[in-house]
Amino acid sequence: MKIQETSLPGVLIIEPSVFSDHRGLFMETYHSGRFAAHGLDVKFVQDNLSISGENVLRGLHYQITHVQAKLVQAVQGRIFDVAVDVRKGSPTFGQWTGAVLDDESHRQMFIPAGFAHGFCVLSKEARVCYKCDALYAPGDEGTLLWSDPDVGVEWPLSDPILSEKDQAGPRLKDIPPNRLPVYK
Ligand SMILES: Cc1cn([C@H]2C[C@H](O)[C@@H](COP(=O)(O)OP(=O)(O)O[C@H]3O[C@H](C)C(=O)[C@H](O)[C@H]3O)O2)c(=O)[nH]c1=O
Repeated sequence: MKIQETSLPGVLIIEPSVFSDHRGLFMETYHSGRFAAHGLDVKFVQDNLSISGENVLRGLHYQITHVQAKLVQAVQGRIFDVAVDVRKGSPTFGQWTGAVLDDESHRQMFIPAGFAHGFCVLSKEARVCYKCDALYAPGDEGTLLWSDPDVGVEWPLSDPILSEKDQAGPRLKDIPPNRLPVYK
């Protein structure tokens, strides 16, 4: 397993060890000991599966108090995965980073707690599995407008398929401070 830092401190790209043979391949998608050896002392409590068609964009979402660190992987297809620092008081507040995750590189993105997360689908379909270190808290969700010009995410598409919630997401400057996670 190799770990690369990104332009946003805390957000990491993980290149897992992939063992291929004449049958196919095997990879550990998470190993607490290997993560801890790289300083990632995270224990996941929820696994999600998200299946979307081409040009779907889900995000940008976060939980306000029940903040979630995430480990994201495209187990089928190809996505552009994005993290935005929305932690009030963070020195990198409002900054973003993105990476292509797909079923050929098997790369993963680790997103620390308190970041907004979203992705858009670049293949016909994408099956995205991601682990969270805190449980879903329905009333605790926050949304950031995917196209917020102040954040300036360079999405590799222009007219995504969005949920109504995501179409109406607020710009970062319009989110009340009490609706943002706190930088610790
Ligand atoms: C997130 C979540 C949702 N749900 C239910 C709530 C809705 O009835 C339904 C769809 O939820 P939503 O439209 O919020 O799903 P996404 O737009 O994919 O949201 C996710 O998008 C970005 C990419 C994320 O990282 C978050 O995990 C999450 O916000 O699943 C649950 O039951 N448990 C959950 O953990």
